Amino acid sequence: MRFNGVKDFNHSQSDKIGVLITNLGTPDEPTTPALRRYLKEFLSDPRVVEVPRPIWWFILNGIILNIRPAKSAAAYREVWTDAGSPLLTHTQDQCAALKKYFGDRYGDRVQVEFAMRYGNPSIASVLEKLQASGVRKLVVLPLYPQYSGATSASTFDAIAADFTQRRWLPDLNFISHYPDFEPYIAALADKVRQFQAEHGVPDKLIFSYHGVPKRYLLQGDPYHCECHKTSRLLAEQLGLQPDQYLTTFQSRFGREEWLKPYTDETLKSLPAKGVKSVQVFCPGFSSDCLETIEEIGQENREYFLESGGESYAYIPALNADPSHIDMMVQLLEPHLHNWLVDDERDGEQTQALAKALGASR
Ligand SMILES: C=CC1=C(C)c2cc3[nH]c(cc4nc(cc5[nH]c(cc1n2)c(C)c5CCC(=O)O)C(CCC(=O)O)=C4C)c(C)c3C=C
Ligand SMILES: [Fe+2]
Ligand SMILES: [Fe+2]
Repeated sequence: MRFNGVKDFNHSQSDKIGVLITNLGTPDEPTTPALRRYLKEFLSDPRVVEVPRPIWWFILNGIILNIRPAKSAAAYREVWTDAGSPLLTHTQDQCAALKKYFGDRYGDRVQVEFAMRYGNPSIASVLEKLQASGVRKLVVLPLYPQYSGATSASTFDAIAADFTQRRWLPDLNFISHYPDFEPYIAALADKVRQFQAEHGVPDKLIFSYHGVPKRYLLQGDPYHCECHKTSRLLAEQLGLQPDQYLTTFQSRFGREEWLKPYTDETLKSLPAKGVKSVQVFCPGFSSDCLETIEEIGQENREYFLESGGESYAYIPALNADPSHIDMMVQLLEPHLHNWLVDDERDGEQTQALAKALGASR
């Protein structure tokens, strides 16, 4: 068979609507072999590393996959909990909360699942599960608020690649970004306010986003602008003056120039400029993960304090906070609403047709 179909398809099964949230993905366990597997899949994605394939193949397989997995596994062990990788457990919690909300409201007409772009559960396996449960209309929400080819488009690639193998495609809505969505900004602002109500206001608030190579910006990737847009709107909601906050970029990988200013260099330089207390918040990360807990929570704390800083705090991500779930619901529900209305109209038409046919017999 050339295309994958639905075996033993039940023709009287009612159509369902699928909600799929996705995130980057994480290794299965914090070990060197699991990291090698995960990094190989992740770093082989041409959306992530835009280097000519033959050159990159040698760098990746000859150098990176021999050195990085052990180092990364040690870092992951620092953040791993009894329940697993924080990125996975937060995403599971987000999915459970959305299942509860949509289940209470729409019953089994709406099926909610999560998938990971790299690692497990894979996008292909979850799309298979959704189709088998009768999903014919699908809304996908990658939990990357700011669009980048490296993340949002890469997620779309994985869905499209699966669809090239599939006989029966669903209607598809893909939410490619939401950097200025009002409920998102409001949820971020509430998180900062709540944190500061408990811990006080610092000299400087740092909004740190995952970086990408500067080359991607120069080639038209809107990520950099969208990060600045989120920061500006968040600062407005918080009533901050321009000198009270900074936007920086973290998690550099490789030797080329990435988006600047770099979070680590900024934190090292601030104490000499009289900034003795900072709070760091990462609006682009929907869930706490290695890059926030270890890199921002631990590594960058040391840089700041060793450089003469006195007080450093990391403000956690939105994770499965009710305000974050509510924000996702507000992003998703308009899509579902249109389809639910369509379904009802279809149902009424079918009933009317059946009635008319019955009357004419
Ligand atoms: C060229 C490399 C990378 C690009 C480009 C990149 C973009 C990018 N990544 C995220 C979100 C996350 N990245 C995470 C980990 C991570 N990122 C890279 C490299 C690039 N990311 C690596 C090699 C790793 C693995 C960790 C390591 O070995 O240091 C994570 C955390 C995953 C976890 O399991 O906790 C997230 C989240 C975004 C949003 C982004 C571009 C916009
Ligand atoms: Fe990354
Ligand atoms: Fe990192």
